[in-house]
Amino acid sequence: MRDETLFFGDQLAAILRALPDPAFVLTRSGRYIAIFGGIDTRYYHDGAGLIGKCVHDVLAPDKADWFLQEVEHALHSHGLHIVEYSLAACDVQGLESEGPGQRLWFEGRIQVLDFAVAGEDAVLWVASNITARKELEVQLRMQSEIDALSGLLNRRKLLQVLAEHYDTFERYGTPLTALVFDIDHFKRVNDAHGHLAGDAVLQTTAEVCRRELRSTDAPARLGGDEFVVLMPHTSGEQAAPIAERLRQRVAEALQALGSIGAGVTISGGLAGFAAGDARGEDVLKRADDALYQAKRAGRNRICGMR
Ligand SMILES: Nc1nc2c(ncn2[C@@H]2O[C@H](COP(=O)(O)OP(=O)(O)OP(=O)(O)O)[C@@H](O)[C@H]2O)c(=O)[nH]1
Repeated sequence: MRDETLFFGDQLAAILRALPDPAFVLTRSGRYIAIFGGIDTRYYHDGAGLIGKCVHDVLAPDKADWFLQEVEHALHSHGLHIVEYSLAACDVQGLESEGPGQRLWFEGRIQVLDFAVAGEDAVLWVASNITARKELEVQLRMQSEIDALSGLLNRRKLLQVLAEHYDTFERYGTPLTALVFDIDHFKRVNDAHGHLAGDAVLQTTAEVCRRELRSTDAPARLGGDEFVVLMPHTSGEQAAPIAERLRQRVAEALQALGSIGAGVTISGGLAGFAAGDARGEDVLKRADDALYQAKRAGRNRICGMR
């Protein structure tokens, strides 16, 4: 191995080539002038084919515009400008095919160069692969928002969504109807068939919610055998037949489970945002009162807002 006999220029070139993350010299007009480093194909594609091209030659128009905008931002700020973005190999024309297959997330660290390159202002754009961190973030967010058993929104996320709808109601008067429902005599299912059978009943109920409702209806499991469906832009009159259909469909799906679901039904209560509500959760209290009425009236029914 050569050491002190290396020319400094060679050493410098070797160091730049060994940079763990690719560093692009990019001009204000979006021309790729040079690329250094990022040679590990587990993390990066070889970007050598981009040199001499413009972002608009190799990227979709909106992505290319975004790159130019961030370069401009860095040039104006004069400091280090940091961005996050995702790219798949198929988004970029001119990359070597060897390299990661999936969509990648990058942190771009953009530093202004204090000399002109090819007659233009330019930046050094270092693109670090942060895909593993992003995937972990997505997984953690899922875990903090989704109920593990049912796959529906959990209480925490439901209350957040409800608060957002309440803000819209307060500002624009946009209606929302909430359905709170639970499974009738669910304790008996657990007692007769065991906890796993009870879990299957909860999962089947969740599946019917996903199938029968609009994705904007945010079905959620509040806990135990209690579920909530938020129906934004929906009056009580419009919500009543939806809730009724859901009641029937859940009973049918549970019936299809055989002995564990035979004769198992749900009861529900409907309520809408009302003038005088101080917070989103007020609607859940009224819907819960209506659910209580449904239980007292003999179960297997929906009460409230008729
Ligand atoms: N299998 C299963 N059971 C659960 C879960 N969470 C709560 N439970 C059970 O759900 C049952 C809820 O029972 P109750 O609240 O008494 O209500 P119910 O038997 O449905 O009676 P009504 O609502 O009055 O018709 C309890 O036995 C809980 O132990 C769960 O995640 N899985």
